Amino acid sequence: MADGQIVVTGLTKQFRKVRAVDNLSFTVQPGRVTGFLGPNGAGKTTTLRMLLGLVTATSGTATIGGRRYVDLPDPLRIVGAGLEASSFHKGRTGRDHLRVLCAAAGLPANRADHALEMVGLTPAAKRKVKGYSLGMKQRLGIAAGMLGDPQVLIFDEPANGLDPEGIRWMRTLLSSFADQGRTVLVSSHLLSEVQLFADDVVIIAAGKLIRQGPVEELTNLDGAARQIRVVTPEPDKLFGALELPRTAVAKDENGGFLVTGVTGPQIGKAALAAGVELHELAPQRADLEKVFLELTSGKAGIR
Ligand SMILES: Nc1ncnc2c1ncn2[C@@H]1O[C@H](COP(=O)(O)OP(=O)(O)OP(=O)(O)O)[C@@H](O)[C@H]1O
Repeated sequence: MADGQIVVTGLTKQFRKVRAVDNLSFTVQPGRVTGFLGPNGAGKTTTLRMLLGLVTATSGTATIGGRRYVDLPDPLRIVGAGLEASSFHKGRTGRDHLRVLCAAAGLPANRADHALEMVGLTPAAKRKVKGYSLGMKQRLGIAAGMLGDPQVLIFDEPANGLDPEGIRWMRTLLSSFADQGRTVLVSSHLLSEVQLFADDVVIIAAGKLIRQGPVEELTNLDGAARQIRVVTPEPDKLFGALELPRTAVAKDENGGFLVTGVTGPQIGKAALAAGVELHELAPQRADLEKVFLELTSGKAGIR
């Protein structure tokens, strides 16, 4: 396979009355962790299932390295997926679960131990899955996706239910996969979490693309989401000189002011001209949660 780029073009899925995915197009690059975000019912799982050939698209295409999943010569060695962490046979040990998958995929059984090692589950390899914590099950799901040592990894909500320590672990693991040049696509509805582990995000709502790009760009949005924190002993003089409406200035709990609608240089220039002392002038990074809510508001809803 030339590379592990994922290309989704005009993808649509109509389930009877529900248009779960609606003319969706986006790309996912190798060597990066891409977060696939959307409110509940946005169409994330349906999109991933179409990408993996588990659901037939009504129209449009989804390709991995230029081919549809069903046309890949040896799919399990090219794409690893963890879609449902809950679908384990509870009475099996973690190791047996992976060995069964190896056998089904025609992979050598020792891949199971290697994958367990990779996700830190070796000490629990011989314990039954029913005794695993949620975090351990998530790790096992990731190990399952790694069995064929694939170029492309696709996980549905892998960080769901993990504690902060588990999330940190997940971040390190996913970025190590990306550093090896793999393509990593991970869905989530926990936006603050995606902000921690993704390089790029694809945001959808009601089956449609809302935005795609580096996390960095999204959190540095201009406009409504952009605020500048100002600390000054002479706020009235400064904001008077800037001729800002009252609504553009909000006090924060630490004695500073959050200002919207002007740039940092504009504030600095006005302060200099008015002879006002500035103790702090700091553009704030918008948090992804806020950006996401602004972008998807009114478009979510239960369908
Ligand atoms: N097999 C199906 N038959 C009918 N409707 C379906 C089917 N699968 C999904 N849907 C509908 O398609 C829409 C998108 O569902 P999907 O599970 O893809 O969303 P999601 O973004 O993964 O949501 P969540 O975060 O809640 O898992 C929903 O309205 C859902 O009810």
